[in-house]
Amino acid sequence: MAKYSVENEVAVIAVDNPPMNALSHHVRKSLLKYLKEAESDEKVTSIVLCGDGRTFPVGADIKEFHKSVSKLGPTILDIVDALEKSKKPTIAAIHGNALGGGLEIALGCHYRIAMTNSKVGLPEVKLGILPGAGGTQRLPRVIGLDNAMQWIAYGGHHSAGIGASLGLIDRVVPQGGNIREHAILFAKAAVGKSLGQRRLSNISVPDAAKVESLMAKHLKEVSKKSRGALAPIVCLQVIKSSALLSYQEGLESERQGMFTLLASSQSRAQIYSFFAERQVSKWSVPGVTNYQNAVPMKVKAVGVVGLGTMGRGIAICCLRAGKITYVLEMNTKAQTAGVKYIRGYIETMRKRKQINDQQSSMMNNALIPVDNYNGLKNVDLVIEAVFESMKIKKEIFKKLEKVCKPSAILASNTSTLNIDEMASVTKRPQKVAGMHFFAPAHIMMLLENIRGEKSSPETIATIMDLGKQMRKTTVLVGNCHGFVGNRMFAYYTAESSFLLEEGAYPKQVDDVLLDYGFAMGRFQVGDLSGTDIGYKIRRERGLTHKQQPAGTPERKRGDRRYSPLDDFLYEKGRYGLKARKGWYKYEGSRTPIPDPEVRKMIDDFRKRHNINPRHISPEETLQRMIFPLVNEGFNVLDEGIAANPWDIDMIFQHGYAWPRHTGGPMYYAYTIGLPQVLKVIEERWKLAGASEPHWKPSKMLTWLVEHHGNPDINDWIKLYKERKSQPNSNL
Ligand SMILES: CCCCCCC[C@H](O)CC(=O)SCCNC(=O)CCNC(=O)[C@H](O)C(C)(C)COP(=O)([O-])OP(=O)([O-])OC[C@H]1O[C@@H](n2cnc3c(N)ncnc32)[C@H](O)[C@@H]1OP(=O)([O-])[O-]
Repeated sequence: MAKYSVENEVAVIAVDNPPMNALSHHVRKSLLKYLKEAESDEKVTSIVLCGDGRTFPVGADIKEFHKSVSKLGPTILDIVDALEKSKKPTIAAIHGNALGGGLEIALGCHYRIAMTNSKVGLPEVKLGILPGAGGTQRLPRVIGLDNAMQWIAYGGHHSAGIGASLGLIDRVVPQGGNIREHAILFAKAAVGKSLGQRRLSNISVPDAAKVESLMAKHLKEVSKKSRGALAPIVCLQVIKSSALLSYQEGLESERQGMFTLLASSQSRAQIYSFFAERQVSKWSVPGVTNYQNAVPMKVKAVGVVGLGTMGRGIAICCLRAGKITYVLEMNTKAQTAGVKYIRGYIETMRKRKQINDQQSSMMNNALIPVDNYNGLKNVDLVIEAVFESMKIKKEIFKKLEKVCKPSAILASNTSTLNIDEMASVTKRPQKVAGMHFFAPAHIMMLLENIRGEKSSPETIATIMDLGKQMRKTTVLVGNCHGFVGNRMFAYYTAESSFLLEEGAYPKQVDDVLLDYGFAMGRFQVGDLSGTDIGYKIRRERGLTHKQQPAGTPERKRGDRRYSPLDDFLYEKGRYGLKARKGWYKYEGSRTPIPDPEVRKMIDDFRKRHNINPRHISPEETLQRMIFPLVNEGFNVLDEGIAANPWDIDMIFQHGYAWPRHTGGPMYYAYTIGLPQVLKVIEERWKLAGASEPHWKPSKMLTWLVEHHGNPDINDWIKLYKERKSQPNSNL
């Protein structure tokens, strides 16, 4: 809805649709009604459009997309047109965010004023669509093609100050000012002035002559940064029309582009991702607790044990969240290096204006290096971030148990190990949990929080709340080897090596993954993170080639297929990018170059094992990499380790850089169709047999396909649980 009032001859129309003033159908109807009323009221001389509550409208109502209501008139474009055509000056008064359709209606206004801390932008591309209410045609006319291409194809949010410097915002209202009062004064002053050039559809694009070179520049950039995504490319093509065609023709091109994108599976996947991102914070442990009833503990001081790569990143996350952060590292050299890194990073953030001087000095003061466990006696929560060894972690937990106050939560940043086993050496298993950060911890958006068997509701609520304070996509999962992410990902990695054994080379596999939309292939990622990391984890589990007793078949561990190629690579000193050689070689840059030495290693291996290499198609490569991971995803859901398919998808998008336009592995399976996915898995299972149990079709996937075909992803859990809870169910 909207509210209407007339103050001092100025009509004020305030959108009132909490929480974000989205432009839902009922809002659009009432906006147009009040605009007409203001237009026809002779006592009104000008019109102010604003948002009630938290913000100016943040765009179309995303829940309406792909539903018939989105097509019901009036459209947002009808409102934009009415504002622009108005004979009385129209002023957008922006506080909070003016995004998407919200900014488009502001662009329809003759003037825009904004609070200094407000943000503006056209982020539709992140939903796999484009600004569909004239934004692709009006924005370049104000801020120029180059800037408009940048804003629209990447979908960033920009400060009011930047908007003002580009001519988009006519006045910035300082902090503490009342935007509504300022807008009314501004509106009064605008009465009687010519509106011709204030109607953006009347003016031309300033840098139109550079259209071809700008197009080439931005196309090159988006195809690198948003590989495989359709929306950025369509956005650029449609913006190009603003420079070459009339406004009306440009609008037609926008309409066509929007239809193409709305019909694509990518926009559905990205809209799913938008809601999934918000859904994961509404966590629940069925029958125990949930986000609504559990109360988090107040955490003022955090301890971080270990100042390696992970510990440093975690400490930065804690400092950014405003916590007093004690960092424990007993090795003096490692402590000096770690603290130097953290302080250096704080300084970089300050120089990049991500934090101001005051925040920088607060963070520096809040960082407290300690060199013995007693230094952690006052913290409310500890995150242990040492090497992945159960023996070492247990020793640390025993020490923490002794020194930390009884109310403190003890968390581990383990990426694979059993949280309950760590909890068992303490007297407070209800206060133990996992907080699995992804490297680099201060950059990656994901936090995979693990609830132990005995973790209390307060402990769970506290680690979830801390993730939120760190502004991470925080997903709650159950305890098992590798939890959700690494448990599933293990099969993706294993299959990639099996593909090498059978006939592929690293670049061939990586190229398929790049085409799918990953920014880097599996072998490039292996080189970037270091081949020594996986090796040390396999060594800890007694799996590496060198640890096997004489006579152990090279390609088996117990009764399971195993590829020792990764071990051979490590043993040759090919530790990845840092050694300038890994799966690829690197000659003075980070560009991976296929290396004949690696090829020879693979060829020799095949010869030794009498493997006749065969051509492996891109389709088979993709299925072999992704489907076992999806199959395991269904096992994870069946066991309740993940509560919902979107929890898994968010873990992969934010922890493993899974391309957003596919929605994540589970949503991708749904897009392809579960029956098709199951068919491939069943065929592979027949070929591979018991030594590759990751191809054994999941019970849940099989049941869903047999009984429902390809049910809506939102219904998977409900359908399956209903059946599973029946007394005669054999699931
Ligand atoms: C036929 C087609 C016609 C085409 C016309 C095209 C028009 C136009 O070009 C298209 C658009 O505008 S596309 C839109 C372009 N605009 C965008 O993409 C902006 C999308 N929004 C955002 O990016 C963030 O919400 C903000 C940064 C605004 C605030 O962040 P924050 O403070 O962390 O808050 P938060 O936690 O994020 O949200 C709180 C609650 O509000 C909910 N909700 C929010 N926006 C919604 C919406 N537009 N809608 C519905 N709901 C929306 C959100 O789900 C959540 O609900 P929950 O039930 O409580 O979970």
